[in-house]
Amino acid sequence: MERLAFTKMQGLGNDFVVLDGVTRRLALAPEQIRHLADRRLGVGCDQVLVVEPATAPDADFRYRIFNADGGEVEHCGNGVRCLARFLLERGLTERRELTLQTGEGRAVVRVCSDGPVTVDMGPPILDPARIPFQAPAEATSYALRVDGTMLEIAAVSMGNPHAVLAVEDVDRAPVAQLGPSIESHPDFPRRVNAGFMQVVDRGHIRLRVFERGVGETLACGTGACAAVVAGRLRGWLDDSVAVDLPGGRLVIHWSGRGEPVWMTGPAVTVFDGVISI
Ligand SMILES: N[C@H](CCC[C@H](N)C(=O)O)C(=O)O
Repeated sequence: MERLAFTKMQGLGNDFVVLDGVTRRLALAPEQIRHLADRRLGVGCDQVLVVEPATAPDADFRYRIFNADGGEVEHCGNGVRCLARFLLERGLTERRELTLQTGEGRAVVRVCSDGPVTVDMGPPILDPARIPFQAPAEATSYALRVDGTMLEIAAVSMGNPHAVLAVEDVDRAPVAQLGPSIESHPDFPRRVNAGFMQVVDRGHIRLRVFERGVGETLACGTGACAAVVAGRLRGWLDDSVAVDLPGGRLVIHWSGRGEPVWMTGPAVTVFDGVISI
């Protein structure tokens, strides 16, 4: 057993155990990630985030994301905001604007002095082969058979895969019933996050997300980006959209194909701790 220092953080209730892999290299096994994420036996979180020295010349730091099920994934929007604040508060940087490298992607994060954090999340990926999603060609919506029912979804990657379903009322959306079946649908070979989006007007949506590897969370940053991209491509939304999730509001801006998606929202440090693992 070793003693591991961590910081508990959250972005609109999407919560994280954040680890400093810069001062000392960390190599955690999936069962150790699951233990950290366990809300009774460990610390409890939706994702474990590890920040490390960058390996790419254009990045300041690299970060790795692990879902509560122990699986490593490509991106985390709420998490990248929390990481930028973590780096500043731990004295690992003095810069308020940072380029964070994640998988193949980059996020440029700006920590505002009065609280909110803005992120250039990069452009969405719409090519099915890169999402990845099994479809003959790119489209603004796809028919997907789930539990014997044909659903109309959008498929968008922000580095991580998202299926977005439009619903009349998110409060009555079948998140628990359909979320697991969409998450593990065979047409998404790496599984998928399932977003349930209610369009309120052209500048406002409500959203719930059944996250890959976690289940329903209070907020999903990449899910909010993917939902706005999906809605804008369908002609339902303008460039700037307020996204109300169960945990609170994100503001997303996307001016169209090839352009980056911008996300603004909070990042909160809850407590520091040490756990034997
Ligand atoms: N569950 C996601 C990772 C975390 C995304 C979410 N917490 C966010 O804020 O973007 C996935 O498997 O792709």
